[in-house]
Amino acid sequence: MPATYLSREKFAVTTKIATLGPAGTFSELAARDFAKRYSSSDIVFFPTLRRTIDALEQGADIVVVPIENIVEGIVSPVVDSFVRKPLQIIAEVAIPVRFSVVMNHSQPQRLFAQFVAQGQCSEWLTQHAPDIVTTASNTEALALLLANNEPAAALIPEHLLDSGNIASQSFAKVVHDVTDFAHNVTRFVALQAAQPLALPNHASVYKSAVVIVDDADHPGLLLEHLQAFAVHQVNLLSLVSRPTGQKFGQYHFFIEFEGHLQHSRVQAALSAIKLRNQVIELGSYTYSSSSSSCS
Ligand SMILES: O=C(O)C(=O)C[C@]1(C(=O)O)C=C[C@@H](O)C=C1
Repeated sequence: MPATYLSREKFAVTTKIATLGPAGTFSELAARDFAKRYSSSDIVFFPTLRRTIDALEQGADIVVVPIENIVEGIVSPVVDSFVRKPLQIIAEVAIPVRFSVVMNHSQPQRLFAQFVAQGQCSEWLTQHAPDIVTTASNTEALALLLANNEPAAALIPEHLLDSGNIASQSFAKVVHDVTDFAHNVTRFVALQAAQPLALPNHASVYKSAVVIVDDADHPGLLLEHLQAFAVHQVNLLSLVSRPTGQKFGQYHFFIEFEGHLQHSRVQAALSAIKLRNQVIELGSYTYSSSSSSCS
């Protein structure tokens, strides 16, 4: 009997990528950038960061979420999820972030703005904004304005106006580029459910991330852990403390550093830390120092 060959398409697996919506968010830009790695991918939108991350338990293969803004710092719902559930960071991408304000009336009574975006446009908002209504995403801010009959405004991604997605002339007034800093940029990570780590490729430069869990508080805890990285020549890239929510004075430490979790120097540093506290290993992924800044 002659062999039958199935067409390539039959084997094409579609990667389901979840991100913060509705469509048009900076998260969507990051997800599209990440999707280029796959021959076939679907982007699905979720209304909040927490529900986006929970999508990994509802059929999503990967989620793409913001982790740090260059001005506002860490995006806490994302970092806190690393303690809540077993996750693995597999990639990061930095996206330039610029905002405009659109109004349906020259004297708006309220302005819709996403919670992280507010801090990135604080100068303009302090001087000009009426009452601020906080939204879960930037495109939700626009959707609320479009559905509103009263005089209102929304802080929205500049690229929505640039791309012709919505016409500037459909608004009574547009104030372009209200971002505090010209070099504003947000770092996004791609996450999957935790699984065994791929071996490092010797030609690549890696960074890794861990959370040190505050499960055995003692004098000198942070000093000892920092010393372990120093002694084993592991270069730290960021360190953020997040409250455990149990009592004042208890913090988990989210730490990023250069190197792969399989590198011997990294393993030696983490072994020393694990003698005292639990360490959640979040993964190792390729990195170029330029990807962390807006060059
Ligand atoms: O609402 C969006 O457009 C998002 O993608 C979310 C988000 C964030 O939460 O950090 C992403 C980039 C900017 O820093 C502002 C908002």
